[in-house]
Amino acid sequence: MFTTPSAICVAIVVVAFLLRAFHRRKSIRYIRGPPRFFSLLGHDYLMNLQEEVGDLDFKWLAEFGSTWRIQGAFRTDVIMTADPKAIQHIYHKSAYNYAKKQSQNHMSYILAGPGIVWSQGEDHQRHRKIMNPAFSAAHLRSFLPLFQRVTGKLVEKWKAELATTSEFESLINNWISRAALDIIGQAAFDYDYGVLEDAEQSTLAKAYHGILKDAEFRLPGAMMVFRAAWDYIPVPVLKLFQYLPVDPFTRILSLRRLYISVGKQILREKRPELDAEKRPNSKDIMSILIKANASSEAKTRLNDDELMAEMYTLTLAGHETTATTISFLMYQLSLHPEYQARMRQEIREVRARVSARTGIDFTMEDLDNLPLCLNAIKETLRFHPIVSYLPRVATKDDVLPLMHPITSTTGETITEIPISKGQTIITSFAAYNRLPQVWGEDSHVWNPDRFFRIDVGKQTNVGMFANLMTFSAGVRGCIGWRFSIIETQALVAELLENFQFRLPAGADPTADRKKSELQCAPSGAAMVPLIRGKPELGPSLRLRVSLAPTE
Ligand code: HEM
Repeated sequence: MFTTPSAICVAIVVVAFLLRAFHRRKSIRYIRGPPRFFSLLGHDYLMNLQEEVGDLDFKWLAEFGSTWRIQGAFRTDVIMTADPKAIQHIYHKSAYNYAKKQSQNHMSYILAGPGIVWSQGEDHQRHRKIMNPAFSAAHLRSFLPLFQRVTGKLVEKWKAELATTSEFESLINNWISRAALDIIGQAAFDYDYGVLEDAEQSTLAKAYHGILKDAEFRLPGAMMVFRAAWDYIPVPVLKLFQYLPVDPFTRILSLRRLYISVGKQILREKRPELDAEKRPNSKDIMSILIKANASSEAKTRLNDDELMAEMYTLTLAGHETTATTISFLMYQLSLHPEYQARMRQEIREVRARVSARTGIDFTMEDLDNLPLCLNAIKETLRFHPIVSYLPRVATKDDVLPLMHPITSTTGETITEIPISKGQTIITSFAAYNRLPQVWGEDSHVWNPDRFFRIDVGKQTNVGMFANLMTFSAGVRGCIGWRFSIIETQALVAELLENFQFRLPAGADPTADRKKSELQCAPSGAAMVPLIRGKPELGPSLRLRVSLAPTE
């Protein structure tokens, strides 16, 4: 299938090895790590083949401490860390001095174009400055009625299913994903995908799902080598690759073109009205963004291609991430029915107070007054980080401080690591989120009550929410984290108040996770729920849904 890329690949591999010979860095071989692995891709190959995301991270964490060395593509030495001080240094203190890898970043360009995710350094600051106003806490809270309206539709759909049966079994991730897509369309650019009503209705939705399937999922080895080689190719040449007449590039390009044509139409419709201040109350993210853009200095403005890339990026970044997290939460509640019952009780108590004041919907304050629900959301984000790791490359020589010293290959204690320009450091979000020193000795157990005993304010400050790394951190941390949390709070309260979730028929809740139906599979750096042994079905998380028991 990848004959042209394979041929290019061979040439690139040769060049990559030659280039590496000229770019010798300080050796980091004194850092302990897993034995060398005979593959052009090094341990990247093994990480892509993990049965469950984090299997290797947790093994290496237990064996070497919170920082270790692995072998990257083309026999490079890569540092992998889950150390809080190292993470704080890379993501907070060094700002843009640890940049994205070219290969990783270029995939963002192919998928979404010249938007915020692809931009780097000062250019990224420009994108972020224009986008920030749309992500203020106050503005995001104004989306609550939208979140509740769409969730209400989902509740009606499930109640209709339950009119003729006491329970149904379903891929609930598909349902929640449809609700989340409708939400992001309306919140981001006032566009109704309408997929909750009809999954096949929207051309954009179909285009979007097609692209996602092509992005990362279980790439063949040749394609992985081809991608890894992108780190060694000049960017102008890389940009031409998207025009290669082979799949998946042709598919991605044609789908992106379709998206751009719809995006242009949305921009055309929005701009004259906003410029003329005819719709001063437009609240969607694009409207706020267009206004911020118009009122900023000419040199910091985003052009139309960049605006359209943001529109598409918001759909890509803000939909499946939240939907999958909510699905994992429902899965954990099916494994922990007693916690599910406690949450429902808590929701019903607040509902009683809402009814007493003759209200209909929960307010933001009501939702913030559900500590059991909030803790379950935090614990699920900790346990199932949708992005499980991120690589960064040092743009200059540096010294990486460690909070938890490690032991070198010769038995010395290491408290800091000299870093050469060009050194790749992978942060394992999965491993950081399970560090026993931060989360307790039971860090490998899903237990939301830990957030009652842990004071995250006393921890080394790293993550954006609950000090987790799930939304990354610092100047490039997730801009939509608060959007996602409010959306999750709204959905979880409505769904649990109305429905009960259970494991699929025949599933044993006490069985070893590795033998259960749900596989948390790696797809690049992302975590995807699959039905074990059936990857061809794509992202799937099956549960039983029935009406919630009355009090
Ligand atoms: C559970 C839900 C979510 C998770 C786990 C998540 C995770 C992340 C992570 C790890 C990054 C950093 C990626 C990198 O540096 O390469 C990121 C960036 C980003 N996220 Fe999220 N995200 C979520 C929801 C959202 C939502 C709802 C939106 C929008 C409404 C959003 C928009 C973005 C954008 C635009 C970026 C790029 C930020 C930048 O480069 O400055 N995300 N997200």
